Amino acid sequence: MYYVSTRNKQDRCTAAQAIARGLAADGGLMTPEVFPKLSPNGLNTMRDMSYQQRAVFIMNSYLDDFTSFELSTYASKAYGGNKFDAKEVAPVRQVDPSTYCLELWHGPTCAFKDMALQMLPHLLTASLKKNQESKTVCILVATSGDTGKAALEGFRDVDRTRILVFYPKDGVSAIQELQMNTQEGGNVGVCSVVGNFDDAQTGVKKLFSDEILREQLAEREVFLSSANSINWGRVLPQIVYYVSAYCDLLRDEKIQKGDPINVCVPTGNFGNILAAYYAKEMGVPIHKLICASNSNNVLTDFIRTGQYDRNRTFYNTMSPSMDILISSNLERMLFALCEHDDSQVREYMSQLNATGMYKVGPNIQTKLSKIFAAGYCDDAQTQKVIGRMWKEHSYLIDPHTAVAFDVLDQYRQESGDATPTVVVSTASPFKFCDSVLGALGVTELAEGTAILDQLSELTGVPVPAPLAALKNKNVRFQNTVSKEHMVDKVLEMLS
Ligand SMILES: N[C@@H](CCOP(=O)(O)O)C(=O)O
Repeated sequence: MYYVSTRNKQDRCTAAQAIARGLAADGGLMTPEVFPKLSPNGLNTMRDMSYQQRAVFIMNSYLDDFTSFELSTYASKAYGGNKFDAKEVAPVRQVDPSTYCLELWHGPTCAFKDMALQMLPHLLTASLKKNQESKTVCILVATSGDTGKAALEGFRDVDRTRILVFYPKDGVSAIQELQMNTQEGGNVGVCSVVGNFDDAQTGVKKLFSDEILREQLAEREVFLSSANSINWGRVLPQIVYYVSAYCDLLRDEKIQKGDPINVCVPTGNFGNILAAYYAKEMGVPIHKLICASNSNNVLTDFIRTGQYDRNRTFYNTMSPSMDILISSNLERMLFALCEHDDSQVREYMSQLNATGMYKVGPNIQTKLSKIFAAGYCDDAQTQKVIGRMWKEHSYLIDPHTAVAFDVLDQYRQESGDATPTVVVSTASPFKFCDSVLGALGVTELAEGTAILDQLSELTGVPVPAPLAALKNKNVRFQNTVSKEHMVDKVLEMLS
């Protein structure tokens, strides 16, 4: 199977090449030329498999330059042992008769990004070998909180890799910041950027297209790649958990073969919900993809009107992973919606770059509204939902998950659609203790990591071990850079 750039289909390469590159030279996103379909019995075949086996089954169909043996080895390393604190890896919890919560935060950094970033280092290092690449790869990451820590942990001390994470200075939670700045490992670097997530992500993308930097790095036997969801190796492992959730519901007889489900996904960079779309394309009977946003509701408007317009106020919210106005992976969705018309995608992206907006035609708009529903939820409502879920279901959820529950409620009221729905729970509530405690009515918050115990004592829910361990970690990084000087930070880190 070959992968092509969303902006130029002539730029065509193998999976191993796409994963090592991260991003196409023209700024496009490497995407499968064709999407594999599950066989009619595929979901039934996976019904009784472990998460690891399902991962191999799905990834095999996209990575024909990797053997099943290789993929099994990576899946055992990524999801086996004690890496995840739930034996199911990505458990599905029933909340009410027609609502399920797919918990994706049982990994080493307590966010859904672990599902892909425990796998990507294996895929990437194997890709370097397959490509006979002799250089070291320097992975640049822009994060609004969760990707950064998960990428640091995944790539920590991985041979022939360096990793440098940029996060918005005042745009992540205190616990997220501490997680990143205490990261151990000899190949890691962390730096805050003055600005918001879009500034950090745009800055990183500029570094990828900086020819002078590329030459300077080549002299040092280094090249750049990405661990954000612009890298295909990030999106693919995310497809797995949607397939897996459907198989779990089948296995537990919550649904019958062929029954449709909806999925409701808290959405920022669009990688997570895009993975759900690809699962649907493969043949998982997903009826509606419900895209949930916070007050940064650029995607809500796009899905409802067909006009993407990032010229609006950027809000720092209590669900920072969704504080994004330029959603990178929407580009892959546009590529799919316009039937791989690369010139059309190029045109949209150049309009976005020049004016901050574009509008899709009626044909694409119709397809968009058939596949997706969308809504948003502000901070005040997010807090109410956290409080209500705790009161009514004794279920402690984080602000991102709360946004999704609220948008699902709105969708159900507006549409009357009673299809069983999987809400994607993207992070542990302990990553956002202050907001969660506030939602539970607490006004006096403990300082530093004591806030973890405060939430635990109030609710009786244990602090996840990786977060409890923060108490004994030293802060290693306290760097800040302006967006204009990110390049200097990269060179400094590699010196
Ligand atoms: N929500 C993200 C932003 C980056 O998204 P990614 O999926 O492209 O890595 C974060 O937590 O950093």
